[in-house]
Amino acid sequence: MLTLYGQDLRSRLLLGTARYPSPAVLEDAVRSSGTEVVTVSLRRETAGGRQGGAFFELIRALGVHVLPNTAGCHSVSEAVLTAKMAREVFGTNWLKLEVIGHHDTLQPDVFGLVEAARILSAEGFEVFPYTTDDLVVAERLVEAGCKVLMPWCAPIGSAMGPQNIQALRAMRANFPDVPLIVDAGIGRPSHATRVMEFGFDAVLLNTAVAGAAKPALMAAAFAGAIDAGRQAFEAGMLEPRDFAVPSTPVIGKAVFA
Ligand SMILES: CC(=O)[C@@H](O)[C@H](O)COP(=O)(O)O
Repeated sequence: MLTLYGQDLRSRLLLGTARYPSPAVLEDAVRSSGTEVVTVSLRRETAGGRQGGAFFELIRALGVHVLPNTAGCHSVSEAVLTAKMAREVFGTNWLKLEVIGHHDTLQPDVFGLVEAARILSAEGFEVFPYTTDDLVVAERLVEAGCKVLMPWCAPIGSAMGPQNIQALRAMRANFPDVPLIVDAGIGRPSHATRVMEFGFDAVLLNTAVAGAAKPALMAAAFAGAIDAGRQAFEAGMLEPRDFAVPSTPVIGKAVFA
């Protein structure tokens, strides 16, 4: 069971709602993913070009938790204002906080992120910060009030998969009690399995499902991959060895040559 800000969840997949070809495709993907949390941008163009009321009605009708996000915000003031609007619209204190710092890579502005996280946490928001894999920034975010961390594994929408395994492992080791969700850059189910295998608590993804030829099928594939990675982590995996270990015992062998 995954617990985020006191909310118990069975699914460890959080799904984005942008870039789907139509609202119907989005709905199918959400249902087949088994997700219990979808993230929604107030600013980004939404499925099939539907914006505002109609789109938000569709999201509410899905019956899942809504995690509003500040995608597209490039400053602290813009992110804080968008967060407050999101709370009005969705009636939740949850917030996926994005403060974008770099136009090409969409890398977070970690300085603005920490500042915005501090302001919003003090105002009662439960902040899910989209951050890098930097340990010091992560520490500052926790000090600012964040009880969940969401490091990228590659740039948003790149589908490159984990680029710095050691940094992600270091985050897990340094924050054993903070739920860690990989957010952004996952391209394939195997990428999701990999990060789950080394102990991440969940994965948030959008582009890999929304951009697939069959989004609902891909959503189901990701759900299975995330479960497999989690089960493997809980089962306790062998460390790779650079020598052979016979799987058949030699005791009882007739001839020892
Ligand atoms: C919807 C959303 O929040 C995404 O921008 C998120 O960061 C996931 O990134 P990918 O689209 O790379 O999965």
